Amino acid sequence: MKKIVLLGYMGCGKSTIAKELSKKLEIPFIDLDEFIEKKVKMTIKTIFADKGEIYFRKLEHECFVELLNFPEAIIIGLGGGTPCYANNHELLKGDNVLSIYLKASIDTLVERLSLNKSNRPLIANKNDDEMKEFIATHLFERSFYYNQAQHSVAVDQRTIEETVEDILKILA
Ligand SMILES: Nc1ncnc2c1ncn2[C@@H]1O[C@H](COP(=O)(O)OP(=O)(O)OP(=O)(O)O)[C@@H](O)[C@H]1O
Ligand SMILES: O=C(O)C1=C[C@@H](O)[C@@H](O)[C@H](O)C1
Ligand SMILES: [Mg+2]
Repeated sequence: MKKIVLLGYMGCGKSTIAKELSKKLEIPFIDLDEFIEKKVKMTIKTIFADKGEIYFRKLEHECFVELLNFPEAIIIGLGGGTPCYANNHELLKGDNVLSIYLKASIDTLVERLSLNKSNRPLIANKNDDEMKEFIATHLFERSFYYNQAQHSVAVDQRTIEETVEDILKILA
């Protein structure tokens, strides 16, 4: 069964949008970060701190493949870095996959992330200026991978409802 995969930078709204889309479509939503945390009974923060990022990226890949092999239709919200490691970007193009990049500008990301960064290890210790600089560089490096998605939806200045509607149009 088809998998709807939402991807994009941290804070672009994958989890928020996927939850709403899940209600509208009556298809279960699984957040990859939460799936990983349940599987190893550790938070993402602790996995990064105790096991390191390479361990996390391997686990992330295995869990993504496991979700893609679920028999039922599901909405998968990826982690911000998922498409950028372990050739995961190739999995975005699969026959049973409908992948959507939630594309946000640097300013939107800084605004959304500055409110809640403590559980995001890559930015947890940065102030707003450092975060803007970091996101600008990081987004540039990652854009190639995000652009492998089959569809792209611009999320700047869009409400949650409007973005959900934009996605429903793609699915129609
Ligand atoms: N129009 C909007 N669309 C989506 N999210 C919005 C919007 N306006 C504000 N937000 C807020 O921006 C934040 C987006 O965070 P969310 O956790 O959904 O992003 P994410 O892409 O899942 O991040 P991560 O990769 O770190 O899991 C939330 O706090 C959400 O409430
Ligand atoms: O952008 C990233 O690399 C990450 C985003 C989060 O969703 C988590 O998957 C983790 O904090 C790494
Ligand atoms: Mg999320």
